[in-house]
Amino acid sequence: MAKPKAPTEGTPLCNVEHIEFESRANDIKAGLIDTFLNLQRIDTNLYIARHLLKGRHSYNAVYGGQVVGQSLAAAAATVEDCFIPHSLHSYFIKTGSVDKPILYMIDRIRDGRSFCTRVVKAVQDGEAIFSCQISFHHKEPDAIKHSSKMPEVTPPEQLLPAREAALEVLRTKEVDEVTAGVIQHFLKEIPDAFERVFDVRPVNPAKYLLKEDTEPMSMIWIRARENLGDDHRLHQCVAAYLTDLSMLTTAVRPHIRNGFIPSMSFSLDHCIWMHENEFRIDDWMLYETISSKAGGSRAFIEGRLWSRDGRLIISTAQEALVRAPKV
Ligand SMILES: CCCCCCCCCCCCCCCC(=O)SCCNC(=O)CCNC(=O)[C@H](O)C(C)(C)COP(=O)(O)OP(=O)(O)OC[C@H]1O[C@@H](n2cnc3c(N)ncnc32)[C@H](O)[C@@H]1OP(=O)(O)O
Repeated sequence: MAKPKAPTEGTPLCNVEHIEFESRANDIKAGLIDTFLNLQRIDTNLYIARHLLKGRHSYNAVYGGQVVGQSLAAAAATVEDCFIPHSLHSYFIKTGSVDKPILYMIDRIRDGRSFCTRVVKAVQDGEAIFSCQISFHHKEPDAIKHSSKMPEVTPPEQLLPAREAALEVLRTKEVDEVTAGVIQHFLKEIPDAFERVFDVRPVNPAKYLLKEDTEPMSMIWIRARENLGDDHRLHQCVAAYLTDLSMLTTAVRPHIRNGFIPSMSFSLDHCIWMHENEFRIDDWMLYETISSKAGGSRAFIEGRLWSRDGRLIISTAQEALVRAPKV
């Protein structure tokens, strides 16, 4: 594993200079390094992040995956290089604002010989917005070994980026009014910065874009648009960041087709198991998500992130809050 870069030493706390991936503008790799690896060290076990990406264009709420990725980066900065992250369990406690920096407070719960455990609390205005426990493992040889098989799907080169696929559906296919309205709303909601940095290609655009009746499941190819270099930590943080992307929508999408518009929807908790640590998020990865249960205003979603060469890299699980308008 590449040696972690030392976090930069203190600059003023309250000066939010950069929003979204605008730091070192137009340089995707530098923007992602600033977002995830260049957290500023304020004190021992205390880091601050200023690069905050909106989840949805019309809200100032911080995207959940960003807090997950930055917590991972902050925790990783407190363990020896030989320890690699293997699991993360988290709760989204309060909506974060993109207009303020986030403080990451690390509790070094235990340093074992094989495993290290960290608790991370993310704070804005003195209040916890997110809390997680992350475990790191010293690499060990295989004892038992098996793996599920990656689904056989259309390769990304034969698919359109999500926005183009959506415009194509709107332009050339027969789309009912509700579906067209939802697609247009969705297109407006994707933050510009996100599209500059990542290429997302739905495997089945007609289902992804609600054109066809659909199960609560989704498959997207995804990658960073530029070479991100060889520091595995950056690839891990960016992958963790992306795992929150399509879980909530996987659960909600089939119901939207039937006329349901949520009045409130948020990720509530998020779990990641990183089975392998050597992969590239600037090469295509397949993110497969499925929701096996929804009820009581909560939906449960599981995900699998595959490398292009068919390795199961990450498994995820999440509960999301999905509320209907009050009557
Ligand atoms: C085509 C191309 C594709 C390409 C593709 C690109 C995708 C481009 C990125 C997308 C990305 C998306 C995916 C983001 C997914 C996350 O990122 S979500 C963000 C992370 N999660 C969060 O921030 C959640 C944080 N947690 C919380 O905010 C709190 O824990 C909770 C969940 C609100 C619960 O707190 P609580 O204090 O118990 O709150 P509660 O009493 O339930 O009331 C909260 C409010 O709900 C209101 N409420 C209650 N019932 C209802 C109801 N039925 N309806 C409405 N409001 C209600 C209450 O009145 C109350 O309002 P206020 O009084 O505060 O004004």
